[in-house]
Amino acid sequence: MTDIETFDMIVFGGGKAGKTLAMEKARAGRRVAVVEEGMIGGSCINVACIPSKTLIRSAEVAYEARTTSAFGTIIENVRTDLPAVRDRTAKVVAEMVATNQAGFDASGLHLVLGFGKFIAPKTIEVVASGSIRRLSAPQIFINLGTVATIPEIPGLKEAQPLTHKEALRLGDLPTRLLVLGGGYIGMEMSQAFRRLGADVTIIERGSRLAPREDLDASKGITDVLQNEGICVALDCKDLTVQGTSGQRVVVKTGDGGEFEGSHLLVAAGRTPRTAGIGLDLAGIDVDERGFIKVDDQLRTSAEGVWAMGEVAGSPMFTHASLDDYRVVKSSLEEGFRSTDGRLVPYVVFIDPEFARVGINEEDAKREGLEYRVAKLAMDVIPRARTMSKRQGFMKAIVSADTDEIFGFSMLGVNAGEVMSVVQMAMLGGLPYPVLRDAILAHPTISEGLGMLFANVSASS
Ligand SMILES: Cc1cc2nc3c(=O)[nH]c(=O)nc-3n(C[C@H](O)[C@H](O)[C@H](O)COP(=O)(O)OP(=O)(O)OC[C@H]3O[C@@H](n4cnc5c(N)ncnc54)[C@H](O)[C@@H]3O)c2cc1C
Ligand SMILES: NC(=O)c1ccc[n+]([C@@H]2O[C@H](COP(=O)([O-])OP(=O)(O)OC[C@H]3O[C@@H](n4cnc5c(N)ncnc54)[C@H](O)[C@@H]3O)[C@@H](O)[C@H]2O)c1
Repeated sequence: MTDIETFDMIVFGGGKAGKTLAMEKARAGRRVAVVEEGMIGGSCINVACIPSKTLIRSAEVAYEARTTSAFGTIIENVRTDLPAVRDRTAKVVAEMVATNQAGFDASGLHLVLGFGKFIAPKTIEVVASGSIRRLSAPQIFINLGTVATIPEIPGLKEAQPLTHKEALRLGDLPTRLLVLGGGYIGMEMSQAFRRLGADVTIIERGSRLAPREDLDASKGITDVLQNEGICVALDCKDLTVQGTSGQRVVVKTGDGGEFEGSHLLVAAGRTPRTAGIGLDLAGIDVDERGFIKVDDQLRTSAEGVWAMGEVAGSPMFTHASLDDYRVVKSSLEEGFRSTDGRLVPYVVFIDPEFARVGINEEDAKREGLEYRVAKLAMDVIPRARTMSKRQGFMKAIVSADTDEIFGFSMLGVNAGEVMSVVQMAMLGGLPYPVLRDAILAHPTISEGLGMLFANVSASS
């Protein structure tokens, strides 16, 4: 019988929230174990945000190199060296993994590498290359993340499709890439691979891309992708798949559509990593989709057990997982921070970027709010003209009678950075005229905010 090692706390899964909490508590002198299957630093730096944004930057350089003549520079014979793209991505990832490892070591936490599962309340068994360790602690923090969902489509599993993990490590460029799902991953990866030289088709079951956004944003994003030659196929239902990704693969729709590609990438949402890990033995409830049920301070149904990040149903962003760490820390210290009503911004890293904070116009209508809307085409912003980045718009939703900013969306160059300016104003409770009347440096993209908020109609 393996002895049970005891700790003050166990972080089960080393995602953003978990590793941050673990390092902090270990530095404070507590005996902390982190159970991690193998990704030092979690999925963001290993297989998600960081490698995808590195790939996207390589693709952007390739695109710019091919479009320099518009700027008066002639470059001939531009070609992509995909192994070099892959190696750059791997190097950025390796550096971040090393930084995380150094942080773990310096904090004094105990990293237990291997696949973990509950075998009893507050007790986790970790299996790695034949060895078994059993760990127990009065406090457990679950941060196990999600994996790519492979939908139940006839022939899909057999086709051995790529997920983001494999796609980010390809050494050969797919000649014809089919992308199943036109969400965040689908949109970002489609544009990146298109710019690196692949023919790309997005196969989306919904009636539009970015369905949570206003129709103008959704349409603008679709135009951006289509203008670069990406085929966007919407309303694709009752799919069947034939062939093998990496050789030849065919996706058929129920209404007779047919798409042929060399590779198939699945980006159709996420599945929480909660199956087969003994949550029932530990008294931890999950919902019908397998996400761990939590309250607004991320406590699970088991006393002394919290869940954080994607596995707890939090918004699927690294910054949301980081905020979950703050919520749990507050919960431990009997504070009041909660997940209720928090402002979670996001950026879709297509070019130009799409960013949003707060509500959009369709949300305002759905919630029955009285609101005013202001919109500004990127084309009128002087900096956008100097950069030849004229695509897109800014859009603000403002209360009809209090000047409160309800939300901001932007499709345009530097949208993520500009959105953060509005977010700060919203967090500070600033009425919109403060942004309208601020002295904003010329010529910056943020200068457009003054013009945007000048377009808000007088209150009724
Ligand atoms: C392609 C892609 C691009 C993305 N881009 C962005 C972006 O630009 N910006 C953004 O904010 N978000 C982005 N995201 C989302 C972001 O990666 C996640 O929201 C973020 O990493 C937070 O994850 P987490 O903290 O829930 O857990 P994770 O970081 O997923 O960590 C969970 C950890 O648990 C470990 N684990 C799981 N099961 C076990 C087990 N049984 N035993 C031991 N260990 C286990 C895993 O190995 C993993 O390290 C992207 C996601 C993808 C897939
Ligand atoms: N820039 C970022 O912050 C960023 C980037 C990538 C991923 N992420 C996070 O990762 C999460 C997962 O990304 P994702 O793109 O996998 O999911 P998603 O939920 O964003 O999009 C999935 C898409 O696949 C479609 N779909 C689902 N099943 C399908 C089927 N059978 N056939 C055709 N289409 C189908 C859905 O309609 C949807 O449009 C996102 O929700 C996001 O929070 C964030």
